[in-house]
Amino acid sequence: MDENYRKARKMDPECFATPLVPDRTEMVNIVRDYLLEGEASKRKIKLELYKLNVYDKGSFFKPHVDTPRREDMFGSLVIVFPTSHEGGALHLRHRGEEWTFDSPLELAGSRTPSIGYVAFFGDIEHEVAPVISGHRVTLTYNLYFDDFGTAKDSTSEGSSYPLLAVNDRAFRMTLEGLLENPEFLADGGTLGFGLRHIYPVEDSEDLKHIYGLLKGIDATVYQSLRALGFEPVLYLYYEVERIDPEAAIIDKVTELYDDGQGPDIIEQLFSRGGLVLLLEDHERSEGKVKYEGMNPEKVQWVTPLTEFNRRKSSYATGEDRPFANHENGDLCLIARIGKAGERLDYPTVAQLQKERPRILTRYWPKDY
Ligand SMILES: O=C(O)CCC(=O)C(=O)O
Ligand SMILES: [Fe+2]
Repeated sequence: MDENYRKARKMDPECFATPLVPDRTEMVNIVRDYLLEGEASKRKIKLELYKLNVYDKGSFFKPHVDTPRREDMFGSLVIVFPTSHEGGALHLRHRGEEWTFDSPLELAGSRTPSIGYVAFFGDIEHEVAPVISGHRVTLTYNLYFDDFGTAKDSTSEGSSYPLLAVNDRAFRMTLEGLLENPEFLADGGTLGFGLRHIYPVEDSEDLKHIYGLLKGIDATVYQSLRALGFEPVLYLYYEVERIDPEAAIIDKVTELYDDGQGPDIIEQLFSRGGLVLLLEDHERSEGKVKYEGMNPEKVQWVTPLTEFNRRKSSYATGEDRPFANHENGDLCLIARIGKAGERLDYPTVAQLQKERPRILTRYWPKDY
């Protein structure tokens, strides 16, 4: 073994047995739901035990990416046993960003001995810092797609994760930190999150059934905002390109129609309870004035919109244009945040509905 690169003892899976089979625990679901998104998170995954590693004082593993063992291998899982040790933090790097997982530190607060686990994609560089004292014992697994059958949906069965995903805590702490910063959204504002997973938007007229189905990072964002006292709301986001792009959000599934003049999607969504959004372009153009009567809302996208949950709203385009057309609504999560110092003083959905302008005063683009 090249001790400049790696100094640790390792054992191949033929040489030992472990009662720990992550495939049979919630761990496999957590790994799938947090690491993968969209169609990929619906695929079944398989974990193949790769090695047992023992690091004693002075042992380390220099920065590297794991060699894919097969074409369908997409990442690795590392399980760290609760053997007492200092040092040996796992550093993960990607595109100039770094994450550190120091298992004994992370688990310092847990009363029962707990294992730490980290899953990452194949393109993540990682490194084990030298162990200072004690023994660091890990199992590594290769992550594969297993295309014989689709993944069992953990959340649809109503099971909650018995395992703590560190991401939850990390996300909540970051969010709390931001909200305490008076420069962050100083005057309050609206945060938007694109969803990373696929949900059955088609199944009902409103989106209420989806809250309980949120999984992985989507659930983390939703639960963290709720835990901090906010009222995150699911909406379908529609954007249409007219003279300028225009956008609106609505919290239910709705059909659209074309009156023969070209459908005014934004107007239709608004008249059904939707909210008009103020886009970047509007601030520069005259849109700001033109939207005034509609109380337009400006959304700051924290995570970009995704197209995983496109809801097609079809409409007939009239006799002269016999083809049915459609607009796409993309599912997203919206959270309204109060100004610095009064973060929890934000407009709720009930207040927004009450303050809705009674009359639609819109001059654009009709009178453009
Ligand atoms: O032991 C660890 O934490 C990581 C081991 C590793 O990176 C590997 O075996 O490729
Ligand atoms: Fe590795």
